Formats: sequence, C-alpha cells, structure tokens
Amino acid sequence: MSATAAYTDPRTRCDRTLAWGRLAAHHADAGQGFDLRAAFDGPQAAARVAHFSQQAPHVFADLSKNLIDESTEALLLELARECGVEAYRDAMFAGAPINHTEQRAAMHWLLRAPAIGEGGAPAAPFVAQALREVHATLDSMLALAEQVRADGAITDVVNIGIGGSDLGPSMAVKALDDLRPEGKRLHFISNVDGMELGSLLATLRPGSTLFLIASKTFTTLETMTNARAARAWFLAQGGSEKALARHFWALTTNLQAAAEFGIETTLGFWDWVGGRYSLWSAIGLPIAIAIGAEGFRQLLAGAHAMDRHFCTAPLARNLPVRLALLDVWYRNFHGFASRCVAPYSHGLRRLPAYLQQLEMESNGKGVDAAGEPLPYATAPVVWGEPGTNGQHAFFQMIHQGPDVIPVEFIALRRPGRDLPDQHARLVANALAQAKALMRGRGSPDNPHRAFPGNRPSTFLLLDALTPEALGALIALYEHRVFTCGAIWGINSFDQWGVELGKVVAQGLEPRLASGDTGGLDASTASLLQQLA
Ligand SMILES: O=P(O)(O)OC[C@H]1O[C@](O)(CO)[C@@H](O)[C@@H]1O
Repeated sequence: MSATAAYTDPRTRCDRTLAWGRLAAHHADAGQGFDLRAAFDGPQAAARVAHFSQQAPHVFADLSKNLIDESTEALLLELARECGVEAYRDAMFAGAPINHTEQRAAMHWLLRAPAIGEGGAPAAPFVAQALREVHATLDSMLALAEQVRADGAITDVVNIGIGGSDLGPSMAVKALDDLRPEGKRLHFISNVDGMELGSLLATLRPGSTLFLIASKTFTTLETMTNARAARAWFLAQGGSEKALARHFWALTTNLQAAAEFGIETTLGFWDWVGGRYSLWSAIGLPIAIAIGAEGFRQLLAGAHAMDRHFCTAPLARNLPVRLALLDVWYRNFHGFASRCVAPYSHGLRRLPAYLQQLEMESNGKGVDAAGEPLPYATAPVVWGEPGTNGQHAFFQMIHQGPDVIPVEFIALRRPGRDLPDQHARLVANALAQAKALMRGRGSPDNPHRAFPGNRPSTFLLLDALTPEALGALIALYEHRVFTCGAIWGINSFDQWGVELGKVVAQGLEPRLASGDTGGLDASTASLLQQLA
C-alpha cells in the first residue's frame, strides 16, 4: 500500500461500542467507589501487584496503584478490541495513510527499523523504499555528527527550531548529557523573543559555532526569524558568505527553501514524519552530536524494541495499551482532566514539556476522523516537573486538593552520577509520594492535616538513563498516545488547531507599527494601542 492508496479506517468509535456502555455502568456501580487502600489490605495485595506490574523493553511498570481492578481492566480490553486498536496499529505499521486529513502515512516507527537484511520484517515496496532512504540519510547524518564531534574548532552547536524541531532533541540531549564530549556545548533556541537568541549570541564566536536550522517546513515564523537573525549576526561579526555555508546546516523536508537560504549542507526527511515524532530523523542531529553515532543507534534500537513489543504483545500485556486504557478510564469515566508527569531524574527534566506537545497536539481534538463533533473528552492536560522539586511546589494540591490528578512517577535504578546518599534519597521520595497518595492519612482532630488517600499513580522504572532506555521510554509514550487516539476515533497526526493564531498574528504585526485598529474587536484594539 502506498501512502496515497485508498484506505478505509478500520476503527469503531469508542462510544459506539458495547464496551463503552458496559464501562459506564461499571463506573456507576463499582468503579467510581473503588478503594485503593482496601485493594492493598490483606493477602490479595501481592497478587494485585504481580498482575498490574510488567517488564516491557527497558521499562518496568507498576500500575497497581491505579483505580482499577481486573474486572475494570477486562472491560477496557474489550473496548480496545471493539474499537479496532490492533487493526489500526497494523495499518500504521503497514504505511497506510492514517493521517488522512493530510493524506499521509505516519511512519516515525520506520526511522528506527533495522535495515533490510538486518532482521527487518518484509514490507510493502513503498515502505521498503522508504526504509532504504531512511538508512541512507541516517548514515549521512551520523557521519556528519561524528565529523562535528571530531572537529575541535567547533565548540558550540546551536539548534534553531520550535515544537517538534526543538522539544524532542532538547529533552534527549539533556537526558543523555553524560555522553556529551567535553568542550562541545549544545544550545536550543526556539522562542521568537530576542532575549533568548540575543543572550546566547553574546556568548558565542562565529568561527567556533555551528547553527542547525531545524524545521520540517522551513517556513515556521519563529525559526526563520531566529535563523535570519543568527545569519545577520554571523556576517556582522566578520563571517564571510563563504564561511556561512560551513556554519549553517539545515534539517528539513523543504530542500529548496534551505538552498534559497544559502545553506549547502542539508539533511532531509519525509512528510510522513510528524514534527512531534521527528527526533528519530535528521531532526535528531543535535542528539547524535551529543551522544555519538553509536549512542544514536542505541536510542533507535531501544525505540525499535518498544515498537516490537507494541506490535506483538497481547493487549493485556502490552504496556502502551495498558497505559492508554488507564488514560481513557480516567479521562472519560472518572472525568479527571489532567495528568502529572513527575520524573525523579534531573536528566528527564524536559520530559513533561516534550510530552505536552506529543500528547496534547496529537490528541487535543474535538472531532472524529469523519469530522463529527465528539460527545466525550480527549487528551487531558499533561503537566509536571521533576521530583523532588514538584513536591515543594504543587504536590500539596495533588495530596489535598479536591481534584484527583493521576501522577506518573519515573525513576532510575542506577543514577547517572551519584553523590553520597543522593540517589537513595531521590528514589525514596518517589516511592514515598506514591505510597502517601495511595494510603493517605487520617487526622480526626485536625482536618487541615488529613490526607484523603486513594489518589492514583503509575510508577515507571528504567535501569539507567541510557540511550536505549530513553528510546524505549519515548516510543512507549508515542504508542500510548496512538492507542488513546485510536480509541477516541480521532486523527492523532494532524495539528490544524495551531493554524488560526498564526494567521491572526500575521495580520496584527503590521498594525503594531501603523497603529491601525480598524475592524478589530475592542479588546484587541485596546491592547494594540497600549503596545503601540
Ligand atoms: O518543524 P517546523 O515545520 O518548523 O514546525 C515546528 C512545529 O510547528 C507545528 O507545526 C505547530 O506548532 C508543530 O507541529 C511542529 O513541530
């Protein structure tokens, strides 16, 4: 099947399944009153933990502190089956154009598939051809990464990109910082606020700086504004037009626009790679510079191991599916509107920001694949900060506020760097928070000091923050988001909701200079006058 071939969505929308009604009845009956503390009292607790724990590639998960029992889980699995999650997953992995509103496949998984002849599964000709191109580009990218790593004259690499062309690479480079060669600094510039680029440029020298202009479209306002400002700075500092070609590289699908910008070294990718799924592609060059070719291949291998798990594990032991079913249970039946991600790992401090785009840009949709308005909620608000910092900021609300907010703890068995006692203190706090949320604490004499308990959490554990483990963790989230989108019957791969604001901004910008408020609403007109 080619990406443009006719394609029939194999899904049934969740609210049109039998399981949906049965889940609603189950929630009204037993589900909403589920008591975690009771589930952990008595001899059945060990069996509960065994049942709701599992080892997936590089990620161990304990789901037992969630508001769910085996009867709820059985109904949720029935929902996944009735919705056609498996057929839809197989369609994505066959290269079908499941991103139908943009007539594209969603083949980010192909970016981490082994080359043909290296154990890859047989694929349709369109997919096999794409895989050959993927490996050719990967080889070129890794060669360039090694070249930069070996080039002592380049001390600073500046990635200019936004959204998916920033969040994934920036998160991964921070996570794997221990592998970064000494003397090589990586910077990420995304905002069009000149404070960000301006402050960085003040610290750089043009001759020792490499700019990577990362943009799938090479038209994004923020990125192109920053790229032009960086180029102007480079020339103003005495850099020549000739030198510019050595110091500005492009990572993009728009080869022509990159050439028009004056860039000679361009790494391409394909329209079937969504921006928020692109860190595995040429957009990952800063990661490869930071961790080396071998490290980048390990990142891909970890993600591929999770792809295989997602494709082959039965739904009941399929970690992305189990996490997605919890998301649906909480969002659509309990009505929980947000989820907190708390990595107890300094390296993973940008994971919540990365997940905000992955989950909310993918699944923040209000119509189904046919364009029908949805009568149920989709993506929750995803937010968070690393532990233990979050404990001293917003955990108060998670423990005692009236809203229930499921928490996702992520911890490492082995620290990257350990100062005496620090890792034990860090993970003890993660365990303690999960336990305290579940158990709560009575305080008959002082209601201010009472903890209601019965607050759900998931605990994810990685052996260490290695490239493989990070790759597997990210792919786990990608497939979880996919599974939620499959159940909700939406297209998780477009993002039309970001268009309107961009168009309105284009109309307003000239008015800031002219002061023209004609035809504007009273509030916008008043603010524009304040700013003029
Ligand atoms: O890589 P580009 O084309 O500059 O786009 C950047 C980001 O802008 C968006 O299109 C919308 O915010 C994202 O989906 C994308 O990751």
